[in-house]
Amino acid sequence: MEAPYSAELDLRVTDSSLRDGSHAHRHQFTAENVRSIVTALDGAGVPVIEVTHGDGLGGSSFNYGFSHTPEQELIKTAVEAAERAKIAFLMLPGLGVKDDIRAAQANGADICRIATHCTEADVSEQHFQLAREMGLETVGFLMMAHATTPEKLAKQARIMADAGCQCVYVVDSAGALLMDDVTDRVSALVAELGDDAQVGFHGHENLGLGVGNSVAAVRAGARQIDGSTRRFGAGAGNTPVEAFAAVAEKSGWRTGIDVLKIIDVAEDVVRPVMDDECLLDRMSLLIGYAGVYSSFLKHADRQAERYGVSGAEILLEAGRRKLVGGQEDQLIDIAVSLAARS
Ligand SMILES: C[C@H](O)CC(=O)C(=O)O
Ligand SMILES: [Mn+2]
Repeated sequence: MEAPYSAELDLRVTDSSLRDGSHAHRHQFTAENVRSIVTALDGAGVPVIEVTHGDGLGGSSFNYGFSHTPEQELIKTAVEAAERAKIAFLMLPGLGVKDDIRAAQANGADICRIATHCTEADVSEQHFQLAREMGLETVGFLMMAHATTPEKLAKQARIMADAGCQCVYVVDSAGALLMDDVTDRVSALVAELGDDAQVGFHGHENLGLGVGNSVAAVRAGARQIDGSTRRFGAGAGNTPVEAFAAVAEKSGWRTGIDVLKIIDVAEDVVRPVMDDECLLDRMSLLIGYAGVYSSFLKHADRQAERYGVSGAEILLEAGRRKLVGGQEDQLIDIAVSLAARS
């Protein structure tokens, strides 16, 4: 498949600070936050910037947390602020609906990213078809990729590609994959998809492997890599764009990102917007260790406080129950059970 971006780049990096970082910011991004971060990332040469509620279009809800500013307004602001970068949005079928995709395109977004659990790719088919008909570039997210085998993941990627997805991502939502696990999964997708679609990788830092895993993904054939500047994402955050850009440059891979500029953007523009650093502390590490969805971190913190129980115990039990995105309410159930036992 022809690269959907300039042939001068070896890799295309998407910055997810304004989408995955939404989880860490309790979905409270303002238009001003978006304007300042997009302007800075764009100026540093980041080619794609993702902007949406942390759980995608339609994510603003009681279950996931309400947005400060409607996501379509944030997308519009991002499009106005970007001179060169493309603006991407995320949607999870069921949370977002087709009209949300139409609205995002009307607001100027170019790239439609559709996410499903790693075994549920078939729910994305109609959305990929629509997005392609509308002339949007398409990306597919197979979330919680540690929870299935490379072979099964590749079959799910095939479903997305056949529906019109131009790049299928191995999404390490829990930050639970080790480097060989990434190599195996990316290689399986590359072998399955051939020239039909590219392969991407989205990492989280919960085991401290975001950059290493992204390097493993590139070596295995991934051509699109996600990160978040200053790791601004769920759990311990995402692969830091500034570190990955530096490693890519030293490896001779052209990303189009100016390393010195993005290092300044991380410190001077993104950090001031963050509530706190995204830390590899006890809770985040347990997320990676137990294989829990990274965005459960803030929900688990909240229920631990509300019911006076251990957040670490909530996460460990969430891992035992193999909870998936959308089951945030189960964290309340776990907290209630822990409280009853104490
Ligand atoms: C909706 C999720 O937050 C998508 C994501 O970034 C992940 O699974 O990781
Ligand atoms: Mn993520």
